[in-house]
Amino acid sequence: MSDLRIGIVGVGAMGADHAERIVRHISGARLVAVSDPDTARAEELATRLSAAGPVQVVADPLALIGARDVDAVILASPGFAHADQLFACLEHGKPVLCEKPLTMDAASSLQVVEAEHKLGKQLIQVGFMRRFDPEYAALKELLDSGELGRPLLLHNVHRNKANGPGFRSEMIVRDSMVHEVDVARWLLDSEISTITVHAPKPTSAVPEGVLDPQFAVFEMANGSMADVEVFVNFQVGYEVRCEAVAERGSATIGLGSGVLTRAAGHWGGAMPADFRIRFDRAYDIEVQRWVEAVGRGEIDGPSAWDGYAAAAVCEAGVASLSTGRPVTVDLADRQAVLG
Ligand SMILES: NC(=O)C1=CN([C@@H]2O[C@H](COP(=O)(O)OP(=O)(O)OC[C@H]3O[C@@H](n4cnc5c(N)ncnc54)[C@H](O)[C@@H]3O)[C@@H](O)[C@H]2O)C=CC1
Ligand SMILES: O=C1[C@@H](O)[C@H](O)[C@@H](O)[C@H](O)[C@H]1O
Repeated sequence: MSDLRIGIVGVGAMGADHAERIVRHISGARLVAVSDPDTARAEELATRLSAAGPVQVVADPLALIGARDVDAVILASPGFAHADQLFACLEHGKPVLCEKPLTMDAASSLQVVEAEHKLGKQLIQVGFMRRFDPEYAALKELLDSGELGRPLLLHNVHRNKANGPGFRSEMIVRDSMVHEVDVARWLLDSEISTITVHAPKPTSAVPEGVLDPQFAVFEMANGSMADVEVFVNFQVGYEVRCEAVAERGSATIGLGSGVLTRAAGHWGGAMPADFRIRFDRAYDIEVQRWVEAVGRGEIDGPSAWDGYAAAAVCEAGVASLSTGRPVTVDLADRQAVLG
């Protein structure tokens, strides 16, 4: 079978990372085109990666999506650009791996779900890469095996070293906490019915008005619960942990099992600087499995519905952030939307 010809829209941090991944680690796929309003950035990347085969720079993202020699698309543009670009992928029948968030709000995410459903074919996979991380996947397998009994609680920690001053309080919910929203729905196998987002007195590392860290509680429709601390200016490094508590035991991932050193008066391991290091393997597995699924005319991971459900929870989370009170998630009836 011939290689899947991939075009990437948006080649900032994640888009460039995916481009390198396709060229260096993914089999059965070729990078053929990139598009970014920052054309110098796109040109530089295309030139750097063209040793493996020509990479075209297409100025207009919608032209890349419609191009006849692009079989499938990775959207790594900012979230605000996703809706229009997703509709273009659906219009051209192009399979798309869309970085999270699906779109910026629940209403437009639901429109995307409905438009895809009308086509009668799943073309959209959402980039919730933690589902592909070997540690998260092992935790999911353990919980699903029933060995620990029914899962009751999840405790999550999500810390970033630093984010720019423009990373506002609601972005902490929509861009960062959205990962735990997906993890909780996936591991606990239930929708989130209510979310409460609390914020302590913020760290002095953020500008006035930014609420960082945040602490959220999710009440799941099946009666289980999850909590998460999200702290995006932790200063120290990147740290993601998850502990599941079930009726007959608990299981924890994210403790960092790399090399432990003793040197210069310290004992311990290294902390990754960011998600590209911590979840490197997860992104590789995510993209490889997506490429293979596209070859079969399928998706193999979080769907447009998962992206929509996460957007609905985040919308309620942003509303809760201003009062610290629980907010019920306004989620469409899945059966009514998808039949
Ligand atoms: N799965 C994960 O762990 C992560 C996912 N992301 C997601 O990836 C996406 C991109 O984020 P980053 O790479 O961190 O951002 P970035 O700011 O580093 O890069 C975004 C790129 O998109 C370009 N761009 C701006 N408007 C555009 C448009 N209308 N069409 C096409 N390109 C456009 C910018 O010029 C820039 O090169 C976002 O959806 C973000 O939430 C980001 C970081 C980690
Ligand atoms: O998706 C991501 C970023 O957009 C977000 O800003 C970070 O907080 C997350 O850790 C990372 O995985």
